[in-house]
Amino acid sequence: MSIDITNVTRTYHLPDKNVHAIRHVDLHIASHEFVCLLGPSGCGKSTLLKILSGLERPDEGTLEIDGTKVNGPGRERAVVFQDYALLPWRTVRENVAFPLELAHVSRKDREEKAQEYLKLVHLEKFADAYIHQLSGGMRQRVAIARALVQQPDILLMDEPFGALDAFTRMELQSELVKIWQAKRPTIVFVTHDIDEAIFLGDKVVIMTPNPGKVHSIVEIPVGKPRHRTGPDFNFYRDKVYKEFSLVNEYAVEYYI
Ligand SMILES: Nc1ncnc2c1ncn2[C@@H]1O[C@H](COP(=O)(O)OP(=O)(O)OP(=O)(O)O)[C@@H](O)[C@H]1O
Repeated sequence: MSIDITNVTRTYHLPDKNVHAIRHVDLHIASHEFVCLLGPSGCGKSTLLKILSGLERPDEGTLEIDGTKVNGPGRERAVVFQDYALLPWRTVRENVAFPLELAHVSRKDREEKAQEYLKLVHLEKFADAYIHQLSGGMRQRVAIARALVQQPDILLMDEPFGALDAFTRMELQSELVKIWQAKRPTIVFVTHDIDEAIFLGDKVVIMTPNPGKVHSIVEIPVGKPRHRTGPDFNFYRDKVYKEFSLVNEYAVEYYI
């Protein structure tokens, strides 16, 4: 499903000031596209993702899914957060099946579907474990399976790998690419990690703060899975660094 954001603005009114979290944002995301929202803390990435999920309303502007205006959450969209948001008193299988329970799917179908998606994230052997028995990477796999079990057309991910160590993070990035290739959802992925955005994104939306806005969009027409050390990767990495005007700062650091 495609997403169109037109002239979206969200301002938070605090007692002493107004914070322009995002201002006049326009963005088109094509069906099946993998888009990364990239920028420093406070540039409005999470606010934009919350608006896409319907959890937050814009003050101005519109959100359209496949050409239809929407004003709240919908079953075609699922969200994965950084902090997993899992239920500790339920097993892994029960966590994954939870959205199906809310949708009144029969027990047998729930269990079958949960098993299918646990397999997809390589956790089928941990179906009966509890959340506290899992590592951070495994917990995030459960959260991804729980989002995917709803078979959403759109997957919204807010720094899902932000709390993971570098190795686990790279492993999950590779797996997410495989899942995207297999299921082809439209993915909007928030990150402040440049390498992560270049590894994953068909398009990297570069955002800047005060007020939060789209600074530019870098298209990455490189096939996946991508090689993190290849010339293509370095070319786009350089391009994104230049967009953030980080090249000079980087050079100074290098010479010191
Ligand atoms: N509920 C809120 N009330 C007041 N201000 C808010 C609220 N949510 C966000 N903000 C402010 O809006 C701005 C954008 O926040 P947002 O979380 O969208 O940015 P972000 O790019 O996702 O940052 P981070 O990477 O740190 O999560 C920030 O200045 C933030 O402090």
